[in-house]
Amino acid sequence: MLSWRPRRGYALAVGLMSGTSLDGVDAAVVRLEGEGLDTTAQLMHFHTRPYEEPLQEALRRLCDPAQSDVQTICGMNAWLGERFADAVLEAVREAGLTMDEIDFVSSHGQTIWHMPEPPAGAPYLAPSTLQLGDLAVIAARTGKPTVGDFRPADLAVGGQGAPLVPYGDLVLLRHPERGRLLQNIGGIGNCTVLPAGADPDDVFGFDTGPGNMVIDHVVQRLSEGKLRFDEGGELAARGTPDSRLLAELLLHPYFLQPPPKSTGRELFGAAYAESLLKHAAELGLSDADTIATATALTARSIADACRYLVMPRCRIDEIIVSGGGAHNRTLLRQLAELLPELRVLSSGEIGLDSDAKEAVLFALLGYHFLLGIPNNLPKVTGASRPALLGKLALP
Ligand SMILES: Nc1ncnc2c1ncn2[C@@H]1O[C@H](COP(=O)(O)OP(=O)(O)OP(=O)(O)O)[C@@H](O)[C@H]1O
Ligand SMILES: CC(=O)N[C@H]1[C@@H]2OC[C@@H](O2)[C@@H](O)[C@@H]1O[C@H](C)C(=O)O
Repeated sequence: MLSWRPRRGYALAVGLMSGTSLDGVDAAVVRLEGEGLDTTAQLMHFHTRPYEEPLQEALRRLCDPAQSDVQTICGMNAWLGERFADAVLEAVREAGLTMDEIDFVSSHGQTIWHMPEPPAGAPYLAPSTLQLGDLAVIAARTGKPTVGDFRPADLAVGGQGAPLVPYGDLVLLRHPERGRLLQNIGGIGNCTVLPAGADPDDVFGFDTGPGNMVIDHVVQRLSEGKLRFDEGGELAARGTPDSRLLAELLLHPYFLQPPPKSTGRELFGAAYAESLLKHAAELGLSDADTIATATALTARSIADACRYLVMPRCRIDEIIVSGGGAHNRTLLRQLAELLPELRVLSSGEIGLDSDAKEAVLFALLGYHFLLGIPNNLPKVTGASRPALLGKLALP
């Protein structure tokens, strides 16, 4: 249907990522060139626009069915579009470019609900997912074609609608000789498995469970709102994970469920973190031990997924960490201890900045959408066929 081609042989795009940790919107100015598996993406500038605390709180309420309402969902959808457009304009200015030089914007949107499997027996519900940040608003404010809303097309052909990043990982980060496990640790943890010399049929991936979501909640509650997260993992480093609580937390059925699978705040949000806090209090754990246990939960769930769901299927030589969790030194130390046979690297060490990675990959998803190249991986999401993920708004 679309006959778009980059006007100069390459395209300049702004990729936007606003993830499940609800900490802000990331904007990557990216130069894209080539097609299919030969596409290259070069990061030119990375900009983060943090969400202020009242906005974070409003978004947390929006993600909670007990506190959310349709008026707020409707209004915030357009309002977030304005905020995302501001992030685009700021990123392009900081990059020393003008908007005339930019070809398109590609936005993930703010997930407020993700329901690949609606509750059994509930009437009128279909597999679905909802990302806010109106594409028409972004297109109008930036004056650029704007691609987004990637997930529904995968759900519509029977997929989970997540994770989508493995597609970009395959294009940009496959290695001819080394088996790679790419582990993003954002609000949720998600992994991509790239066997050595991977082609699309070999790649798989899934959400491993909580990334920083539970740690953040525990830190915020124990600090009575003074801290947003455990900077560098320093608080966790002062404590010792409690093996009884950890064993109990790991009983959650999600962890050993076979892929394809995806999750979010619906399973590992406030209710889950509050039950962790309650059990920690019953066991008389110190704040430091409680935070160390929440951190160990993320490390163990990632390491167990690697050992029991990935390694039996594929040789892995290195694990490459990205997302905000890559800054948590305690988490990385625990992970390295749990997987001593693997090299643990950060995404930056293989050439794609850890913090910018997802925004770059969403620019790539938008680029392939515009080129008409199916940009889902059925083996990852469980979709019945390749599909063209994305919707387009024109200015
Ligand atoms: N310096 C740091 N030390 C420790 N943790 C950090 C640091 N910086 C960021 N983080 C953690 O990373 C989180 C943000 O990660 P990121 O931006 O990758 O998530 P996201 O993109 O919103 O989530 P997702 O990828 O699940 O959609 C913060 O909430 C915090 O917990
Ligand atoms: C529905 C949704 O927004 N899912 C996110 C979330 O954050 C991490 C993990 O859960 C992953 O499934 C996904 O994001 C990344 C970008 C993805 O689709 O690959």
